[in-house]
Amino acid sequence: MLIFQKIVLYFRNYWRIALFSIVGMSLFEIMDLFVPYGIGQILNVLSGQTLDRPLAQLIAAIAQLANWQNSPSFALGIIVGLIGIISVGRAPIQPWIGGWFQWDVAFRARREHTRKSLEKILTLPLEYYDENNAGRVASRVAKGLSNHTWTYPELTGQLIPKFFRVIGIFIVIAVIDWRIALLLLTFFLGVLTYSLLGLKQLATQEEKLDKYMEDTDSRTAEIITNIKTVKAFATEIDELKRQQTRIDREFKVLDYRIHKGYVNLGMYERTVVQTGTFLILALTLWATVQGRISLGHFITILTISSMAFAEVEPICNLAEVFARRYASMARFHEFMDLPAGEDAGNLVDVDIPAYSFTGKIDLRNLNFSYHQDRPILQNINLKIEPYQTVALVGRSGSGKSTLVKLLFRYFDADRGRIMIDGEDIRKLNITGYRKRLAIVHQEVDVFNGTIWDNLMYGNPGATDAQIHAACQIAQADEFIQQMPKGYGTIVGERGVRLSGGQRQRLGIARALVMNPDVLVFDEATSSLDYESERAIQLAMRSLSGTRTMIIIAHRLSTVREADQIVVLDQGKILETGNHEQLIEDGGLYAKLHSLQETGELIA
Ligand SMILES: Nc1ncnc2c1ncn2[C@@H]1O[C@H](COP(=O)(O)OP(=O)(O)OP(=O)(O)O)[C@@H](O)[C@H]1O
Repeated sequence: MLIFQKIVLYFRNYWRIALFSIVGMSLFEIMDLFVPYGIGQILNVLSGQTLDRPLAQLIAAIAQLANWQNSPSFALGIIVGLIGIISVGRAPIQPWIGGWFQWDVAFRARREHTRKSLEKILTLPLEYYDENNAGRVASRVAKGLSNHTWTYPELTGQLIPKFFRVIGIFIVIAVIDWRIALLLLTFFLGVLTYSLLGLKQLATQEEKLDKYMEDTDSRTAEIITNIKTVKAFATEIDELKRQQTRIDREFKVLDYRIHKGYVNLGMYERTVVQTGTFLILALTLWATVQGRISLGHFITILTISSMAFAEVEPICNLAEVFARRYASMARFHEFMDLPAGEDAGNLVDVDIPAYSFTGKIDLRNLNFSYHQDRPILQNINLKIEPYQTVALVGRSGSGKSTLVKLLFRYFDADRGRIMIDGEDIRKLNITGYRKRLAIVHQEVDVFNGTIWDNLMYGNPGATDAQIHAACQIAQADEFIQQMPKGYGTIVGERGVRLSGGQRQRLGIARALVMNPDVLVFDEATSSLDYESERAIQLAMRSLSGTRTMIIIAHRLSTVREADQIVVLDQGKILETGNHEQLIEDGGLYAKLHSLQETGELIA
């Protein structure tokens, strides 16, 4: 019920237009009933029977007003005229009150919630993306949005007006003969209740199917992302087999449970509706033969009762479609209700402080774990002076990247704190703070677009000179000039048209364009050959002393010139000092150094 409420509230910003169009459409549906009623009354006039009193009084009043003789022909003219006004007169108005507003509301809500879902995507914590891949998230959001969009016009333009039409039908029949109305009501409510209960059960199956489909989509997206690995390991057959199992599982639920369930439901619905129609015919005929109702009423009741039964199927169909969509709409709301991460940045460009740091960083008694039972960083105490270059080294999995993640506030420490220029980073505005930091990862994320767009990504206001200078330092200028369209070359999604080394150089240049106060290299030159790496190091010497730099590297050559080398082991700082000191100390660094012939710190 809570989810249903959320589905209704999804459209709350447009409630005025919604109310107007729902009332309008419902009135049209009720007015429609005048046509069979009028035909019944025409039959009464033609067969010499009396008109219903309210109609007879109306016709008499019109005759008096128009100073016309109230003859049967005059009555016929008025009734036909009224039928004409109702059926023809409303034709040009109905599409605007119905079709236009229903879709208008649906599209407006779509625009609003597409933005909101994007905001959610941008603010969810990184842990969420560790557990849910892009395919799963995208599928959930896209399905949720489109199902809400499709459901709205069906619900407000059809289901609700039809409901009012059915109420109108009962009232008309009840005024003529309450026994027939009671019979109709019994059958109608019986079939509707049965159908809705059946649909509720089917909705559970739909929910199951939705989850299964999300799993399949998610794996398919993974296959696409990792297609090179799939091909390289020749695992096409395994992937197909695995997906086939999932597809078969979906088929079973879809065909044997859901589809069969709907057919079964349809069978009972149809049988009950036909029985009801037949019984009403018999009862109405009996009442007419007994003289309890007129010939006109006989026709009116038969026509409008079959109109009521005719609505059972569309109402159930709409409810069925709603049930089918309900699960994915519910999952969309579950997604939208997820709390934003502690690390969520600003979404509006106001009140973001423009910080400027010297780059003095103080890690105080830092402790962190991804999962409670497994500490990753323990009692980390480290002081980084302004403009210092600090290298983090240690075995794989020792916590180097995690330390940087804490610095960027992707996660917050469990205990201890990180100070920058004497301020706790948790107290700073996260967007303003991150704008003064830049990081180059081992795997550089590249957006589809030109190289120039990618270089400007973090600093859209950068000048051409800044960009060219950054590319010179990162040794990216040369390869970019050689590309078919130079800086205007499109790099393809995730930068597939660039080599690993080129992506890294682009990443370094992009970070430099930001002119950050703290620059972090997380294995940023690992894809480069020794010569290119050395060239970048030399070029980057010009940066040394201009800002704080944190370098994570496995290659000794990259770290030996650092002012301070921090050796991490199993989440703890084992030793700190410069290259010479650490060699002299003869600790882990010295041991690793002795294995350096290959240039690798970690053997
Ligand atoms: N998102 C995560 N969820 C759970 N555990 C994680 C996550 N990221 C890293 N870990 C774990 O934390 C530990 C430290 O990882 P981290 O990436 O910080 O190491 P690292 O020293 O940078 O390693 P490498 O040199 O291989 O990059 C590892 O044991 C890793 O399995």
